[in-house]
Amino acid sequence: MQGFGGTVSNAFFQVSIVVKWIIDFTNGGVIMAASIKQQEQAHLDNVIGKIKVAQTKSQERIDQAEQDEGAIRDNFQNDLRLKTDSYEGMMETALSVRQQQQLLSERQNSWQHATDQLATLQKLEKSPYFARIDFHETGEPKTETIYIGLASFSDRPDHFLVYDWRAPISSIYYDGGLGEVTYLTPDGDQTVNVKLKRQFQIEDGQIKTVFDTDEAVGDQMLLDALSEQSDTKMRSIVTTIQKEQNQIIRDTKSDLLFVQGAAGSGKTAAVLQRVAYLLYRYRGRLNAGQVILFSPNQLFNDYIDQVLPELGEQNMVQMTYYQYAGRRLPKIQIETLSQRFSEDYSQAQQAIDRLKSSLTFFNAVTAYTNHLEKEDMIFRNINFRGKPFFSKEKIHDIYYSFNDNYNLKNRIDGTKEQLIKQLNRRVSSETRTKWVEEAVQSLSKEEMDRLFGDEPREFDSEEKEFQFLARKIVIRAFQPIRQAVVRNRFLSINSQFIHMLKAMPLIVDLQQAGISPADWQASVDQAVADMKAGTMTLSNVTPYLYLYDQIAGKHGERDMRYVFIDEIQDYTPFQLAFLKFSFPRARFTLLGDLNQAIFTKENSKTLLSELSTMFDPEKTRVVQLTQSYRSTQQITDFTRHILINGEAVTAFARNGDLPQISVPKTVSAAVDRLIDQVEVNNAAKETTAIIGKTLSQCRDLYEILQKRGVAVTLIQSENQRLAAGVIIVPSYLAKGLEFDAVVVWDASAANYHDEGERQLLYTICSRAMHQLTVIATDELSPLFDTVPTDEYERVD
Ligand SMILES: Nc1ncnc2c1ncn2[C@@H]1O[C@H](COP(=O)(O)OP(=O)(O)OP(=O)(O)O)[C@@H](O)[C@H]1O
Repeated sequence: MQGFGGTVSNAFFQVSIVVKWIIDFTNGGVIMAASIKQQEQAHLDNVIGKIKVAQTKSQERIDQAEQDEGAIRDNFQNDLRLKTDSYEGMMETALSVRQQQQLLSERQNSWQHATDQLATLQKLEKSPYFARIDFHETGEPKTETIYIGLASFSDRPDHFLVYDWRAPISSIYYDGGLGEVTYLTPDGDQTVNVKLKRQFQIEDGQIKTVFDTDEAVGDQMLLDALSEQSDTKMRSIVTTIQKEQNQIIRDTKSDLLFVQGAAGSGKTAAVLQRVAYLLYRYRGRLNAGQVILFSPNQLFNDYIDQVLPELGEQNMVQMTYYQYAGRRLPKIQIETLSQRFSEDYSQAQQAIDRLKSSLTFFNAVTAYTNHLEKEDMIFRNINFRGKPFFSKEKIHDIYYSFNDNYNLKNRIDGTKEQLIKQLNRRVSSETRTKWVEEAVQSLSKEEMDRLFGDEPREFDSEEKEFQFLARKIVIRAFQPIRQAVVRNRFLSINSQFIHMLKAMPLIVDLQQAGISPADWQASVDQAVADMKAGTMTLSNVTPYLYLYDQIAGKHGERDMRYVFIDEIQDYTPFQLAFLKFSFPRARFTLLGDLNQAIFTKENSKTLLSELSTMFDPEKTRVVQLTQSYRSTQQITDFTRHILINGEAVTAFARNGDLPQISVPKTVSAAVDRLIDQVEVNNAAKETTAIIGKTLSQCRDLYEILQKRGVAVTLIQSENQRLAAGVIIVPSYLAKGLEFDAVVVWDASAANYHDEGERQLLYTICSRAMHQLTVIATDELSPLFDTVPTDEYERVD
């Protein structure tokens, strides 16, 4: 900490001193500190001045492009004469249209470019940067100074006044303190000696605070960032990215990057910055449409959709797994999250569900599809005028007529080709049938005109004319057949799926999976009944899609380059294997907290080991985030004790009130307590989420509060928007979200008693940033017994 006196070794202590010196104008160190602030303000003013000049230039370019576009359009209208009487004339017209289009598209590109640039400059003008680094590169004569901000800004070629936070050099800001720091450049590792790290808080062009630090990102800055109130939208964390998060953001080597992080450890935040980083790093080669994020629910999508635009990037494709599967099965009603959550499965159903979720089952489906290369493929007739046109037997014969080495894709392609050929061959013979003859005879004039189209109507004989029209009619009538072939309508995916389920006892060891033949048979019968009713359970959906893709020869979306999956603990190994199959050329970033597995529960532990078998270990990287940034120390301590043998969680030193537990005797007393707490939170301007276990419990509470005149919004479905003010939300929709204050509603023994609900309770409580209140009636859930009594306050 040169220039600030002293060799105090504790980094946090040093930061505090520096902050104090800069702010405290009566202190002896003032003159230097204050002059630093003045110098920095002068530099800032200079940069902002240049940003304004650049803005004017961008605006001029925009105006120019708009003017040019107008002029091109005018010219085009005045000059264009359509010459269609000769071939040359037509060519000339086409060329001139094309030329104009090219000119227009050039202007549009230049307009777009200037508009994007202006938007960036407008952002930069208010707060051009947040950090300064002075460093010395070995072999270079001088120490260099760089400033880091949301985007790069240069006033002339290669003269950068601000470096983008994603530029290789910016990494040294996040990765280390003072002294030797190594960062990755496109040419390999580069080491520099960092002399100074200075952080700024700038608002509207004015430096509010400036402090030097010898840490990666000073605690003070982070503390300030974290003390802000929650919002219905997540914000970017570029100014305070932590070292471990930076590792995640900048990883470009791993095929599988697995991030295990405690609740609130910034997994989601880091991953959104990672998307922004990748879009910057691979600019021109990667676009936002080649990145997909699977998120836990639609509410969460809504919550995070501002982060990338704030960073000047477009949002990636965002979807829940449910939407992804549902989109492909529009005619089937898939079991919803809410249904799945409220379902109480029997032991036998649980065992079956477990098997269907496993990699073993994925491999079994693969084995079954391999078997289909030899036999057992089920086909449907393609009918025409009520009779089989291509019978299923015929299709079967074609399908199995190919060489042994044909795989399913070759077979289906070959079969389609053959069927289309045969269809074409049948046109002539069909023209001689009675229905065609009748159809030709009963053609109206308009219909005939339509059939002739632009073609000449001179025929040598009536017979020829008849032939012509008959062919046209037959081709038109065969169109649905052609479509049925192209669209694989001759496959019978439903029957095939049931056939597969029936065949499973021959492929997997049911006994080992703890499933009796009778229970398995019952589950197959249920699947048949569901299908007849047009519904499907979540556990059947993915095997169904995988089977379909295999037999239809689909091998996934090859264009997708990066797949992000948040809340990975709620996915089954089967689903993950399917996603890997569906995005064969993508790199995967998986984020999860094995402590928060609320759907898959105990399965989550095996998830990691199953995952490791799916990816090359050489290209797999596991990063652990243990520090929780969301909650105060008190809340983090409380929540982590709900877990038994939970993954490591450490609190970030930020103080707040102890969580409160209230256990009134009656429901009405509990409601009184709830209303009191909501009023306290409202008065403190803290947004409150009341989290109930199930939707129906939330509905009941909502009605009670309505009657009592309390203003609340009930979030019932994932398609709703998060509202400001007090909300009531069922637990499974609160995933991934955070609120200033959380009230856990009805945490009584009657409601939460099963060991399997521990993770759910942890997830609910860990949504709180500053205030946590637990309300139960009659008797508190025994799941809180593991929390030491000095970590909460009893308010009865
Ligand atoms: N480096 C950071 N600087 C500032 N804020 C941060 C940082 N890292 C995380 N946060 C904040 O901490 C909170 C929790 O982060 P986030 O939601 O990403 O955690 P998570 O690991 O996805 O949590 P969960 O698994 O519980 O959903 C957010 O408000 C986020 O902005």
